[in-house]
Amino acid sequence: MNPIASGRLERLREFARPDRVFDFMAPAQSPVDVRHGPILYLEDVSVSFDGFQAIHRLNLTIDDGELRCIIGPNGAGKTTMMDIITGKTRPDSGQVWFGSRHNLLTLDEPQIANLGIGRKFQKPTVFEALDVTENLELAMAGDRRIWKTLLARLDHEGQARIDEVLETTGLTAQRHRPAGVLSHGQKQWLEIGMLLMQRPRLLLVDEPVAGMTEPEMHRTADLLTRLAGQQSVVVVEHDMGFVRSIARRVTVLHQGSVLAEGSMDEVAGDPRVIEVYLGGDEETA
Ligand SMILES: Nc1ncnc2c1ncn2[C@@H]1O[C@H](COP(=O)(O)OP(=O)(O)OP(=O)(O)O)[C@@H](O)[C@H]1O
Repeated sequence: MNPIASGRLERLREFARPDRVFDFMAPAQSPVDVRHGPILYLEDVSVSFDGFQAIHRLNLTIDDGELRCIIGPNGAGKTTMMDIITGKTRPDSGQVWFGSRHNLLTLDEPQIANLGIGRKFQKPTVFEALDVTENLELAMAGDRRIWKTLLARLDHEGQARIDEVLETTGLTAQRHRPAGVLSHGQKQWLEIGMLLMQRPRLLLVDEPVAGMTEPEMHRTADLLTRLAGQQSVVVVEHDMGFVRSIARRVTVLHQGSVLAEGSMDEVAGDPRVIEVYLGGDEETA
């Protein structure tokens, strides 16, 4: 083996130790049944932490292929809601369904990820020492025993998927660069690309444009709007300019419940939303 290939193999082995667990690694299946309703359905969900009710009788419905923005003041329950959907937090009461077949409250985090719910946290968690393509290889769907996945020769389909995701995320020119030298925006797109490798049905994206430059924000808006349709996308974001640029339907959370829902113009003009969140200047909310 030539020295470059051997070095690459070593680095992959290092990241592919069987004892390491990656929450993004679960392969997606798509048995979710949306023929008779939404892809995500939360009904009357409540959860308290030490007597403090973080989520209070929350109802939320996301349609298949929809792009939904969730906004709301600090402490409104946005993160807790994502935690409930992904199985990190168990609600005290209520129902959470993925399509009409999967009761998410009966499943643990890996099982929920397996069904095709991908979550992108605010801070990028790419593997900086690996190049862009290697990061995507790591996230490749199909085999949960990642070290085996990594060491196996990429089949034609896998290679085509990597090319497709590089194209989608605008990272084709960066494919051989170490992730550590990418800009903040490029790292965020790479992490979204890593989720896409699993062909998720639902993407939960937490504050995607925090810390981004204006041009990076535009590209992120373009990326997320393109992803919707092929998968459902739920975006939690505080930057109202960004939300306005991508939003079709916006849900406003307040004190763990839905305060308002509708188009950006509808919620931005709602006096209750203005009072608790947007204030006089929505751009600085
Ligand atoms: N594990 C926990 N234990 C105790 N309280 C918690 C826990 N998780 C969340 N909370 C509380 O629940 C409330 C909702 O928090 P959450 O993080 O979901 O809000 P958020 O809308 O995501 O806020 P932000 O916009 O600041 O991220 C907050 O008051 C928070 O302090």
